[in-house]
Amino acid sequence: MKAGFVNIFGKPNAGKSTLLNALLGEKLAIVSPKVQTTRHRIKGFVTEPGKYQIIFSDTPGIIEPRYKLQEKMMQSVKSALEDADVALLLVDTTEGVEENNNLFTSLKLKVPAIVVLNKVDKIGEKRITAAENFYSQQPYCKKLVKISALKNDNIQELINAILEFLPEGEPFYPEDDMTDLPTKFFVGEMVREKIFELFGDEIPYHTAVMVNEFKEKETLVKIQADIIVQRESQKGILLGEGGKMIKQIGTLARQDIEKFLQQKVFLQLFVKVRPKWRDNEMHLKEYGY
Ligand SMILES: Nc1nc2c(ncn2[C@@H]2O[C@H](COP(=O)(O)OP(=O)(O)OP(=O)(O)O)[C@@H](O)[C@H]2O)c(=O)[nH]1
Repeated sequence: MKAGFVNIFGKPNAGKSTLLNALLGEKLAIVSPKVQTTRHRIKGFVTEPGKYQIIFSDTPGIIEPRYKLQEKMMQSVKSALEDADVALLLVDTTEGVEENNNLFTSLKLKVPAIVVLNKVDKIGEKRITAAENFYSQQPYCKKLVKISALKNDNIQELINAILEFLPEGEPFYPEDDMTDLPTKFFVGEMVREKIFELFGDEIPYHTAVMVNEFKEKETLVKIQADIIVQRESQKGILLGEGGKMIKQIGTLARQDIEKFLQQKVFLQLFVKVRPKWRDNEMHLKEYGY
């Protein structure tokens, strides 16, 4: 039996969340075409009873710490570096190699790294081969795998490659578990995902979602969540004319949550203004960052 920890690194938009979803076969990490959607480390387990348990962590995109929230993200990137058996260095292969190479080199990895060329469905064989030749020559690259996280291509090959580096050991988590995060967390993320989908660039970055109530009743699950914004004007935008927008967020999020929980859901959303929550340590803690 093999068991161990694998962390997924990559620039924002490299496809970390998509890969995690492909590995787990379920919608655990939220996926959005906008950058920096992943704020938390999401752990997902892939278990083959009697053979292996791989514990994957998604890390926030690697970015400059421009304000406290981003600083926290970089801290979690670094702490993730230190506690894994294997690192996956995820590459958006449609991009040039230089920036990724600088980034991967600067990580000064002590754990073995597998370079994962992602999005190979988007480019031709020539460019894939060029990237392959380049990365496989780098000192941090112990192995290279080409995948399409979106199309689920070569995911088993990636798991096999990971197993080459994974230590022998007993499972850390029960074999049926898929994640160590509470259901409440995913519910909050699904609401946040809808805000990403419905609004332009500005609003989502000023938003946090806090699930206050999660009650399983006989016929349905009752959920109450607050959407936290920084300014009254943002509240106005989220509510929309006559509450039109918040209603839409609620409807779309509820549909996803019902699919996820396989149960009927009553979802109640409130928008609350908390000035400067992003820079305020106490609030960051309160909201789980
Ligand atoms: N064509 C193609 N698109 C992909 C692939 N993997 C991810 N994408 C797309 O790339 C975008 C970013 O994917 P995410 O999984 O959200 O990226 P991420 O690295 O988690 O991003 P952050 O959360 O911002 O760090 C999404 O629009 C995905 O659909 C792939 O293999 N092929």
